[in-house]
Amino acid sequence: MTLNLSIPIILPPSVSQGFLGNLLWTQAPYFAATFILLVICAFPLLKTQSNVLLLNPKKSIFDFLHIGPKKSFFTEADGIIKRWLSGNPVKAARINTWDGEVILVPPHMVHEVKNERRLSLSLWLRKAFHAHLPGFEGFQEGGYHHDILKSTCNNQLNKNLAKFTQPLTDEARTAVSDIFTEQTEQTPNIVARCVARVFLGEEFARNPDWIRITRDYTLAGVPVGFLLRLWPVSWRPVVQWLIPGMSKLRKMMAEARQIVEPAVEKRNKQKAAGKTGFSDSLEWFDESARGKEYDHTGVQVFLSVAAIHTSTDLVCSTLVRLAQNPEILAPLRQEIATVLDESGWEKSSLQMMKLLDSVVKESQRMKPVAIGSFWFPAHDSSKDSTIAIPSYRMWDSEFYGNPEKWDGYRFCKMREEPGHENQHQLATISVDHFGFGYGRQPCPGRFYAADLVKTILIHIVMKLPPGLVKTHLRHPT
Ligand code: HEM
Repeated sequence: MTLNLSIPIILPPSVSQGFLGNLLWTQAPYFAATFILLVICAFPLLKTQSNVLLLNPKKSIFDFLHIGPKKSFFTEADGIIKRWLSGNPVKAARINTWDGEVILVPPHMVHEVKNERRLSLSLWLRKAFHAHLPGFEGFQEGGYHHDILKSTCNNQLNKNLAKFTQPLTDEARTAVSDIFTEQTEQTPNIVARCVARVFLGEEFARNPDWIRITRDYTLAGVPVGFLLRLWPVSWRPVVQWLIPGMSKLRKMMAEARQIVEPAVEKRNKQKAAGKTGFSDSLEWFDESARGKEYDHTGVQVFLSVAAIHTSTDLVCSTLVRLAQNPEILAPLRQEIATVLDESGWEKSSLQMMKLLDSVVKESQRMKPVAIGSFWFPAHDSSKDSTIAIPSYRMWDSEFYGNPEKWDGYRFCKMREEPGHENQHQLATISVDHFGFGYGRQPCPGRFYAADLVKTILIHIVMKLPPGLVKTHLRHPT
């Protein structure tokens, strides 16, 4: 018997409605979940595949949130980039980072991108430090009002550095003797006090709450910033309420406001009463803003973010190198003592201490704050791309003899070459030293940072009796 396929099989309405009805209502959530999963799986396949080499790829196709590459970038970025560079790449590569894909440009191409106007550090800051989320206002101002910050550094700060030598050394001297005792080494506190003294005056420098907030805000913000980056951008406004540490960050911002806002109000009243001649960052930021609205507390906190831990890192890296190379301490102390005896505490005295400058620059060369520069998204690009240039020229034998060895005299010797007397100074940026960045947006605070770091080091190095140097500057394990 053959089956007549032309005759439709008609199920009684009660059967079909019951079956489909049950299917729809009981199975619908599973269908929906399967559909969403398929869309998520298919999404990467739908994207155009790039033929540019990808470093740090994800290991599993089920790693939808890229957790694997985010974690391995955090712990292995240096090794991954070094392996790529060891093949002398002529072309750019892509690398999965904790914050999406970044285009790595080989260091020899630095000239081709250094003046690229479409690249913007402030846009990167906005993205990397979640500038839109409450609590991150201290990072936000660097992202949205970097023009105010940059102009303040370039104009009011850098042009008046000579005026700050005395308050800086006064603060460093008292901070080192208050804090850097035989038992404790609290370099971030010393730096935070010196930064506050120059930017906001003695009252802020001696306010323990202000010092605590400006010191700890970066320490609190950076890890929660990293944690948030593990989540897709669109999830972060929700996830931020669940991440431990975010409430601490918000609390710190609120506390900072309680300190800065009354100071701004007081200043406004004084100005309304006709008082003039103020010279601190409350005034400088207002001048630089030229009537533009900005967050008074946010910019102050951002300045601390930019200045305190970067400078602390350099002071500490230098102290570590001094502990590892104690034979340089005697000539270093000799140089400092001679210059201070002959010229006293002047801006020019710091410039005369060439060995000190070289020691700090060499310590920064060996361990800069970042292994890459130019972490900027191209701002007119429809695609969200970030470009980075690894700083590895700082350890390249093409530019430095014996690059893996710390040589405190290295930059001193380079400055002895005819025509190079004014080059290779701590605050000088160059294609082979990215310590303060390079290109269109290098660190605008580097001249002040150089004075700050050297002043603190002078007080530490000169304070310690020779026998105590070993105890204080413990050799790192
Ligand atoms: C040793 C200490 C410091 C180091 C190593 C350092 C390093 C850097 C680096 C690498 C950049 C990014 C530039 C780039 O990627 O090309 C930067 C930006 C910046 N730094 Fe520093 N910095 C230090 C101290 C300071 C200080 C003391 C200040 C404030 C007076 C400051 C203010 C800034 C600002 C405002 C920016 C953002 C510039 C912009 O948006 O264009 N920095 N710094």
